[in-house]
Amino acid sequence: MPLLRRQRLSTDPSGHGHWPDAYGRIMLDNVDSTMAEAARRAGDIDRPTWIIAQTQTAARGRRGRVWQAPAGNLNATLIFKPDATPAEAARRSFLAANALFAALSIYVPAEKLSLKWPNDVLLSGGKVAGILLESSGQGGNVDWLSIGVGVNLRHAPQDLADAAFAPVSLTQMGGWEVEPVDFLTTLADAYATQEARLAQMGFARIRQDWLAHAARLGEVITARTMREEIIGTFDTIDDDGNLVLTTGAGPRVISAADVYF
Ligand SMILES: O=C(O)CCCC[C@@H]1SC[C@@H]2NC(=O)N[C@@H]21
Repeated sequence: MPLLRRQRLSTDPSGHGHWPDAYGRIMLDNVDSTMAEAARRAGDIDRPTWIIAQTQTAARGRRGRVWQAPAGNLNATLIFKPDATPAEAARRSFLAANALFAALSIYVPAEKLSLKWPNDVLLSGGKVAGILLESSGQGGNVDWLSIGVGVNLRHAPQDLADAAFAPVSLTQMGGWEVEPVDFLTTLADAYATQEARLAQMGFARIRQDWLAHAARLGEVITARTMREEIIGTFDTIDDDGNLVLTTGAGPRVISAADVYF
């Protein structure tokens, strides 16, 4: 039985075969990457749209890594046109992480979940979900923003290059069975709530919610950038979402790194 209910709608101005359904979702059986599909459709998108695929053949992860995307896991990208500068668009990864935490908490005990900077979700210390942002635009504001979300609902692929945090799945960790399309409904609601919070209360509230679930806050962690390894106490994230560590040589503000503990 197919995992997703496919929509076949008659009006498809993009010519791509699947047009958003009543909930702003495009459902695909198989695609190279929902990020690539979002970029191809960016010109046709006139409202926030989730693209979900049962499988992806060339799914991408952060920092050029490959992401394994088997059927049974959530493979989805939200594309929309925020009225946002590149820095404001980049902060959306924290909204996505908060939304994932809220959505996963519906299905698994919240105390087993935590958020790893910049944008991974851990379940009992293993990686259960990852987030990837891509955008396009020149000048002041981005033209469009894509937020890709991969959640190991059923399978925990073991051949990731970034295996420092062993991938785990909901099924493997607790026998929790969640259909991707059902999870997407929960996640889409949770993400919309985060956007409403951002509009009403600003990024300070998003940051506060993220910090409330942050893994290893106040503890010594290691941040590995392209150039160096920095060891320090995880103090906070700043107003742009940068990692703030206190090291033996003083405070360090880090914009991009992989974190280990
Ligand atoms: O490296 C990470 O942790 C981010 C992984 C993001 C994977 C998702 S799956 C849906 C979307 N399509 C992609 O090609 N990548 C993202």
